[in-house]
Amino acid sequence: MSRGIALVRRPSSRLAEGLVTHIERSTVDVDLARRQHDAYCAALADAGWSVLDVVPADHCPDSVFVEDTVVVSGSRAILARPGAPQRRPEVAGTESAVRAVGLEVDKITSPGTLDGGDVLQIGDTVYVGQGGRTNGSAIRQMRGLLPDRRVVAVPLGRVLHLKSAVTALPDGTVVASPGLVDVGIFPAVRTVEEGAGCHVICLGGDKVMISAAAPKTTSLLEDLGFTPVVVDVSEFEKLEGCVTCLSVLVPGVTGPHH
Ligand SMILES: NC(=O)NCCC[C@H](N)C(=O)O
Repeated sequence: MSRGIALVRRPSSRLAEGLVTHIERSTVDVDLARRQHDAYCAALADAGWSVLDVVPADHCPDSVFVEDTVVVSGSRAILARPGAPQRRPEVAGTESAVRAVGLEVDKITSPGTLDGGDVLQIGDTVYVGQGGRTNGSAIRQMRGLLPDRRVVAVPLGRVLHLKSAVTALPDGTVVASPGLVDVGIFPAVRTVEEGAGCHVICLGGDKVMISAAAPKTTSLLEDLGFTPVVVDVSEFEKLEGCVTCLSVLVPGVTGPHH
């Protein structure tokens, strides 16, 4: 029985031209990135997710970071309006995919800008990072689109997205990098030292996906009684990506498969 659909998008051949903001650019091995992406998709499938490809956008170097193009909440898909104008063409392909799986579609509109990487959902609270990519207008629009949820804005420090600095574990606590965001906003914080240690995906049950670049946090997860699913995403981390940005999970929905 599938847990639901995991939307993914194959890396562009132009991946190495992807945006970098808070880190230095380094050489990206696109072939290795493709192999890492295949292994990432296999890990999602092994955890019970039906992996569905969003139509590739080879002309968009950052299109593999599909999380930024949409926010899924229940049966709703809120299409993003990426803060980086050069990423806006990525959204059309995601719109086709979320319509194909039967979600109701809404859109963030100008002057609002929002990247999905800035949206962390924990229970009935939606935390939205406000910073380089997401602005107050989009946060206001999110409140209007999700009237039954508590939408909490989180001003960001020198970090690309909210979920570059904090993500949630299955027990509702968060793993967070204290220097990058005001962790006091979150109710139950576990601070971690490793940069990649604050990016996790709850895959269902006690399975938690984490980067191979966070071995200390991986053993912390084991101590907390979770089952780490470790993936190497080094080539994506070179472009300020992380495990969360390479997929969008749509729980409870079945549809065309990988
Ligand atoms: N949700 C995410 O963490 N997205 C990573 C986006 C990285 C991409 N190079 C960008 O700067 O937009």
